[in-house]
Amino acid sequence: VDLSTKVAGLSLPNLLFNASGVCCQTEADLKLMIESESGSLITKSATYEYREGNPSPRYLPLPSGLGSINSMGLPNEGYEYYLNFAKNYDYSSKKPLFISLSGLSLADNVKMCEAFVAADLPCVLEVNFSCPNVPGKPQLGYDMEAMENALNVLAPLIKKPFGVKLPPYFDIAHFDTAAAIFNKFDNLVYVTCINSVGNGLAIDFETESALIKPKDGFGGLGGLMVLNTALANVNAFYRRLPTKQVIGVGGVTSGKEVFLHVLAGASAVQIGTTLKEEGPTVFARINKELTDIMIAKGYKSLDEFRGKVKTL
Ligand SMILES: O=C(O)c1[nH]c(=O)[nH]c(=O)c1I
Repeated sequence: VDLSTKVAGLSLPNLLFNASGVCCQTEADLKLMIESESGSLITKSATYEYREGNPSPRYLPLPSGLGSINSMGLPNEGYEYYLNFAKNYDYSSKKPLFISLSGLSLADNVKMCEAFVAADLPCVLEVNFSCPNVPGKPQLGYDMEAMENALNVLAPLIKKPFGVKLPPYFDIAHFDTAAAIFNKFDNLVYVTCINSVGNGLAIDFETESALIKPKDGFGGLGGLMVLNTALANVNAFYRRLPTKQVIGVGGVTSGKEVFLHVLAGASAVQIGTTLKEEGPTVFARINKELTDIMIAKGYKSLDEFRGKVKTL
């Protein structure tokens, strides 16, 4: 069976890659991604300057085994590190490169985009509208007017095809409003749904304490528990953005959830919590599981069932 796919005009040998933030902050992390069986890789969201991020413990798998909580606080090497990585990347390799940018201000996003546009590299830019864990900074993804204003500035500046990373939405009116904004920008060619479900709280029963240190224990939720919210966001935007693509992320622990993401409309699928817990061998495992599922169901390619979720 054929697991290959195309996103933003680039060919991926298979549809799986890392969720931004996991296994992608340093060159050592990114090398592991390059050597893995992933079909692509995306860098940790970059800010203009280097950031240490929030105090630890700031990421933990949940005792329930159903997911994870994180309040990393945008730790990253600073955008020039990732620009340099992108300049040295081997674009003749099978794996396309995605670059995530998450400026602390529109001005910072403009400066970072200008630098990448000037470098004129084959990598695809993804603007993260949904970084949830920088204290005092409301995430853009929930401010529709600010999101449109940012796109009015960034889309013309980037010129080439680019994507945005979105928080989960939970109200049909928000899907409608957000999609209407995205449909105004032709070179916004994909959306990545979902970022973590913001500001959950994990409390330890024995110690009666929050699990993570930052923000009184409040942090973004990931893993199996967010699967159904992720599938809804993938399908909501798949239905509302007919000329664009959706990258699905959220709740992938096996080939089964990847299959569901593609049924919901995903062109590619990212793995976060399960990659963090299992390591990059997860891509070989899940590619095999998806292959077995497609054989069992009689599908030869992803196109045969992408977006074909039935309704009753
Ligand atoms: O806290 C983080 O660094 C972080 N954590 C997330 O769960 N999503 C994000 O987009 C980011 I920028």
